[in-house]
Amino acid sequence: MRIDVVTIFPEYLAPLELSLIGKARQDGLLDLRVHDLRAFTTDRHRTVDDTPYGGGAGMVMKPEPWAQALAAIAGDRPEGAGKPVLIVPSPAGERFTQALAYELAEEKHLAFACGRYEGIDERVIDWSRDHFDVRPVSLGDYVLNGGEVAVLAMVEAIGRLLPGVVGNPESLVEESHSDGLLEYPVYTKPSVWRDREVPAVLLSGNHGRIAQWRRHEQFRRTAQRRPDLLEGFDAGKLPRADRTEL
Ligand SMILES: N#Cc1c(N)n[nH]c1-c1ccc2c(Cl)cn(Cc3cccnc3)c2c1
Repeated sequence: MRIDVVTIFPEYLAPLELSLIGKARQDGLLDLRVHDLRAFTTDRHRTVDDTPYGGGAGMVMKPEPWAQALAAIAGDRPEGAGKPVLIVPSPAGERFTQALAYELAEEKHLAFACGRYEGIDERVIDWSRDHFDVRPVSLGDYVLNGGEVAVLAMVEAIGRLLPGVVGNPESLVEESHSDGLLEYPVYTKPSVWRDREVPAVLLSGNHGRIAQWRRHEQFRRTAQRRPDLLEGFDAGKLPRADRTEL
């Protein structure tokens, strides 16, 4: 997969050189390119923002540098390749979910437009639709100062789903949200720590009982912490033994 990120703070994306995503880049599993929006300005002050039409606080990102940056990305593609997906982090975007991460992990080329200030001139979104499949996306219902933190989270969530990035693909199956439920609690040595014992079932070696206990813990935790996830949960997808939990 190729990922392009446009930002006025390229150094904000430095954490993507580390750990699993960094190794995926070294291994050629992920071609991640970070572009400084200011490289696409033409004035001596490398201006990327201006005052908002209609008044109001703050500044708005000028359209032309964005069009130059995004055109360079859209133009640098194999002949006949389909439109890349352009993810535009925005407080007004669709929610980023694990389901969307799985969907985007299937794409060959993603681009991310990290805005700042009060946002990017809306005409850029409209212009981009000729060159990209444009998806305004929000990380969640809270307010950040720009798109970079959202892109860090989305690139990690998507990148870890790519084949070969996570050592043991099994670990992707039983984590929170992969099957619509929260994950079960995990323990390691010592079996007694500060007078706290590991649940005995996990020491039993009975894999059937362990699997049943873990599934029960997933339901218990989800009902306690995220009952909203159970509203849409299709019990019909569960093995019969699990349906008694609902
Ligand atoms: N994704 C996401 C996301 C989220 N979940 N919260 N805030 C954002 C986000 C994403 C993009 C920008 C751009 Cl461009 C400018 N700002 C600052 C801002 C703050 C409040 C109102 N308007 C703009 C952004 C905030």
